[in-house]
Amino acid sequence: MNNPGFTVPAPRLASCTYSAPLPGGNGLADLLSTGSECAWIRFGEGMVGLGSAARFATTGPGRFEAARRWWMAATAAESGDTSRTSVPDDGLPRRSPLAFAAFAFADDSPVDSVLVVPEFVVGSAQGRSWLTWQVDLDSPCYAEKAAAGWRPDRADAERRLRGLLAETAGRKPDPAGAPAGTGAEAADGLRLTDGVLTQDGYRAAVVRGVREIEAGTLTKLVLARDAVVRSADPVDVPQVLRTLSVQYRDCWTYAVNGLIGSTPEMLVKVDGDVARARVLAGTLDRDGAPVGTAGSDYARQLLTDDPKQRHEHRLAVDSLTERLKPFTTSLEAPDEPFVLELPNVWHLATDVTALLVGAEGARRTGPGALALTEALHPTAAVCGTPREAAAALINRLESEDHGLDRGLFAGPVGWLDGNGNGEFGIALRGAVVEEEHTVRLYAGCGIVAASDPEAELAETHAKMRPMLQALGLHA
Ligand SMILES: C=C(O[C@H]1C=CC=C(C(=O)O)[C@@H]1O)C(=O)O
Repeated sequence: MNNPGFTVPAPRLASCTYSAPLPGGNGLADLLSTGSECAWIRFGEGMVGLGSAARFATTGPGRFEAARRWWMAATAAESGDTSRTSVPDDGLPRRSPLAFAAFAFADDSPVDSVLVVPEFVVGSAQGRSWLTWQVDLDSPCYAEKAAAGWRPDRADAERRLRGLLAETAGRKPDPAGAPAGTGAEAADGLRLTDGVLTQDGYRAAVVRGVREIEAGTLTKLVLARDAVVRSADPVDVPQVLRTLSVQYRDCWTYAVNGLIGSTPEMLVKVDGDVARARVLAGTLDRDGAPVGTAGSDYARQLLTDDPKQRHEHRLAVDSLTERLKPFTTSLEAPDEPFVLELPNVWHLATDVTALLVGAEGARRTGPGALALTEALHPTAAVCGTPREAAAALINRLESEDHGLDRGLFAGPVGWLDGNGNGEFGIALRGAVVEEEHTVRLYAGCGIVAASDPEAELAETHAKMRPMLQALGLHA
């Protein structure tokens, strides 16, 4: 769907936010019940979106701009109406209205990039929790009332939430029919196969990538492959997300429109006048590695002290900082990366912090989260250096040779509010729920001149492990 001028009019969003305990009294991840929810969870905090108030889909090179324009139009009513208490005044984060979003990796992908505006956003941060109710004032349910001056309020929100929770409780998958998620029985009903870019195809693509690098066409290239899990029972998406959010607490567990996963990499987070990123590149499998201090020494030796890994990492950091810099008044990126320890792998990591131009005062005049996301995507952590040559070679080696379209994999995924704040991770360590019984996983690796095809293939296995294990496979 191409939607540059959005022929369907944008909604007229209005919202109300209030402090409230999490419905059900448990953690955020326990709100995931039907698999159609949106989620963004880290260290048990974040947001879950329930129901749908509005949705925008688009494709093509103008997808970020089209989404930005739609979002500005959708939130204009709310931002123009400052008299109401739509923005909470009791110290809660200013996050309404709010949309979850996922963007395709490639400009020419036929897969829809989407903004999803949930009807309810349940949020939790720093020990506090809140609820936001979002409605389209022009929708048939509310148009007449809205014309007479009605706006969403807490009493109506609570009534509507009770109704929505009762509806979704009726649609919850039958726990007796759902895969257990662990143990041999669970694995019995699951089958893992190569995707369209097979493991042999991946080795061959890496060989060709290295050849191009040696010929001097480019310095770094990220090549990905896919794999498919088919399950006898419907895939229990909420259970997969709950498992990921518990096991990969330091990662951002995401769910938007069937794209699910837990990414360790933050493309950009905008909070007021501060932008932050976590750049990763350089990976070491923890499977079979020594534990404890011996493991840290091993990671230091094979990551921090390895010129191949450092080179790969430096290119990724530079690709982000060079593009972020024009939007900032100051930018800090340490010269020395740190080792990020995840349950499946170690990564070389660099945290970047920057002060944004034009963000002072009540309303932002500089770039918001979506504009920065467009400027930064794709970094060399998922594309390569130089960016254009790498994108062209990815297209040749993955798409033309094997028919692999990355779709939403390695694209930006996260959320944005009506004030230009937001968080966009890179959709890694994830999968797309293609239908009830089928999930397609993706993983890629940075290829440089010193890359070995067998080692890169093994690295894709390590990167798929979190999702495979969350699905109940012994990986
Ligand atoms: C492309 C992926 O990882 C990127 C992020 C961290 C480390 C990477 C690496 O060491 O190759 C990749 O650049 C993936 O997980 O599919």
